[in-house]
This record gives sequence, structure tokens and C-alpha cells, in this order.
Amino acid sequence: MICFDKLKKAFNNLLDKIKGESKPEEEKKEETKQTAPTLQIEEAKSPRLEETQTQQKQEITNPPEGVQIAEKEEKKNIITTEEKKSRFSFFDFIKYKTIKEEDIQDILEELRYQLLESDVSYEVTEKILDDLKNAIIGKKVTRSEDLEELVTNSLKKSIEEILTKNQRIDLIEEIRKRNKKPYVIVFFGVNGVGKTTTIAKVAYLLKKNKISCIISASDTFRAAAQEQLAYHASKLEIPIVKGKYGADPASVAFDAINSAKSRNIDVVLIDTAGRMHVDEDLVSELKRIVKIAKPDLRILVLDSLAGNDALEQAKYFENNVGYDAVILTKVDADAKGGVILSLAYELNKPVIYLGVGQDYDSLIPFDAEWFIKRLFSS
Ligand SMILES: Nc1nc2c(ncn2[C@@H]2O[C@H](COP(=O)(O)OP(=O)(O)OP(=O)(O)O)[C@@H](O)[C@H]2O)c(=O)[nH]1
Repeated sequence: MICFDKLKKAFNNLLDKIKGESKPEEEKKEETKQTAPTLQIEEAKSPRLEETQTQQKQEITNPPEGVQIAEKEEKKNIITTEEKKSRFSFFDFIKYKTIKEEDIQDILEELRYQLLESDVSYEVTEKILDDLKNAIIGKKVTRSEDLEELVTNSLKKSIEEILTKNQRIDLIEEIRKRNKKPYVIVFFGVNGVGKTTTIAKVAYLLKKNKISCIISASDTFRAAAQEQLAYHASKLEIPIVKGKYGADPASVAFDAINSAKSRNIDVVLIDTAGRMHVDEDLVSELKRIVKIAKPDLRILVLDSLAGNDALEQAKYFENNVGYDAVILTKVDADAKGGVILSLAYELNKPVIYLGVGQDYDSLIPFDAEWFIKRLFSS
């Protein structure tokens, strides 16, 4: 289950505003009619007028429960209609004239707010807004459908540019085309982002593609991490090299690589320890592992629930250790979704997979077209 509802809503709200204009006149009239109150007590005609009027007065000051609910419903209707009416004003305001920046200021401001709320970084938000301004300012539109098309195309194009900024890496193809055995991959990231789970998912993916692998349990910092990996390795029937608690993680990786060489195994997957905070100890440990294991690919694992903090973590790792690609986990639990855009645009490395659940097959290749489709589907 992948949601990123908030980001989707941000774009849908904007398009809804524009779509609202295209409703036929009849529908508009119908909606306006609904604003007239239905509880018209003053006009009630009764043979016992006085009695009725007294009763009505009482009803007005203290209406029965059913009427109270009806009034509440009615108020809701009025509010909804007011909202609907405001949708019409945007297009009515700009049609037949050349669109100027000040005409779209309000809708851009609303979009800006909603994007930032969805974890889209400031820089990416500004790019989307600038692209939108460039697409519609100076245009003359006489049909709301044309405006909707202009806006949709601009949003889709911006997002495509953002998501395709970095060269994609097809992991399976990369391993197959590289004539090196074993192909070494090291995974790192702060604690709890999902490194161990991701390694199990990657092992499963390799196995499905008939690529053999061995796991190096180089997280000797957290005792349970070894057990967790051993459990996955046994379930997936994949060999594992473990180290004792507190052992040198680089030497565990070294042993795993030697084991792969002697057993003709295609790939070594190296797990590493996370820390609560990125710190100097972690960085020097990772540098040592990288120096000794000489990985072909360094994968940074980031948690989408960390929002913009994920971006900060990525910058920290970039500056201190360096990495080649990102796997973004827990996307299934991320109701916002903007972090994907921020990472894709602000990092110089590609996001290659998304973790979308806890099962072994809950790892999907990251694809711009897929993302855009989901974002703009109804
Ligand atoms: N919903 C969801 N949960 C995930 C995903 N990936 C990992 N998790 C969960 O996140 C929690 C932490 O995952 P781990 O794999 O133990 O994280 P870690 O980075 O190895 O943790 P440390 O070894 O402490 O650094 C576990 O409960 C996983 O099941 C994902 O894509 N979606």
C-alpha cells in the first residue's frame, strides 16, 4: 500500500480549483439554489396561524433535535456551496485576459504551503512554482480545460525533471554487466532506517534473478542485528558470515568477501551498524569498511518517514563517507510523499529502490513514470 496522499492532494486541490470552472451552467445554478435556506418558517401557512407562530418561535429559539441536525446539515451545505462558488471565481477572474503573476498569487501561495507541508523541500517547491508560473503567465485562456491542461502538463513536466535528474542504476543489470566476482555492496544509514530488512529484500531479489549472494553481518554494534540477519539468511537459504558482538566490522566484511571468492558467489551484501545520530565513530567505522571491502556500490538507506531530516542525513553521508545510490524505505507508511521529490532533486545520486512494506518482495525499482501516474491518477 503506497499512499503519499498529502502530495497528491496538494496537486489535486489546485487542479480541482481549475476543474470547478468547467461545470455546466445548469450545475452552477443548481449549486447556487442550494444556498437558499430550506427551513422557511416565516412562510408557513396554517389554519391555526397564531398557535403555529408561537410554536415556530419556540422552534426557532429551541428547535427539536431533528431540526437541529437538519440545520447543521443545511449549514454544511451552505459552506460547501460557498466553497464551490469560490472555485468558479478563479477562472472567471482570469478568462479572456492575459494571465499576470498577481492573478495567480493566491493559488501559488496555497500550493507552496501544501507542498512544504508534504515534506517537499523549499528548493523543489520553488522549482515547481517557477515552472508553473512560466507555463501560465502571459497566456490567454478562454476555456477552463485549456488552463487545466497547461497546469497539469507543467506539474508533470516539473516532476519528471526532478525525478530524472540523476542517472538511473539498474542494480541487476549493473551486477550482470560488471565482470567482477564478487560484486560487493555495502549498506549504511542511521539506526532503524531499515538497513537489515532492505538487505534481506535485496538478497531475495538477487535470488529471484539467479544471482548468488552472501551476507556479511558487519553490524557488530547491535547484537540483535546479527540474529535478525541470520534469521533472514536462513529463511532465504543464503549463506551469512557473522562476527562476535563488538568485533571489527571491517574484518567481518573481509571474511565474507574471501568466503564469496572461495565459493564462487556473485555478490556480497554488507550490513553495517547505525547510530542514533550520525557521529564521528560511525563515520570512521564506515570509512574503514569501505577502505577494506572496496565496494562496487555504496547504498545509503534512508527512511521516508524522516521527512526533510532524510535529506540532511544524505548530505552528511555525502560529505563524510560518500555513496552511490539511495534506497528509500517505509514509503508504504509515508502519508506525505514529498521526500521522494526532495531526495531525487537535491542529491546527486539516484534513488534506486523504494521499500514499500516488510515482506521480502516489498522492494520496487524507483521509476519516475510510475510515480507521476500514481500522483495524477484519480
Ligand atoms: N512499513 C515498512 N517497515 C519497514 C520497511 N523497511 C523496514 N521496516 C521496518 O523498520 C524497522 C527497522 O528496520 P531494520 O531493518 O531493523 O533497521 P536497521 O536500519 O537495520 O536498524 P539498526 O540495525 O538498528 O540500525 C523494522 O521494524 C522493519 O520491519 C518498509 O519498507 N516498510
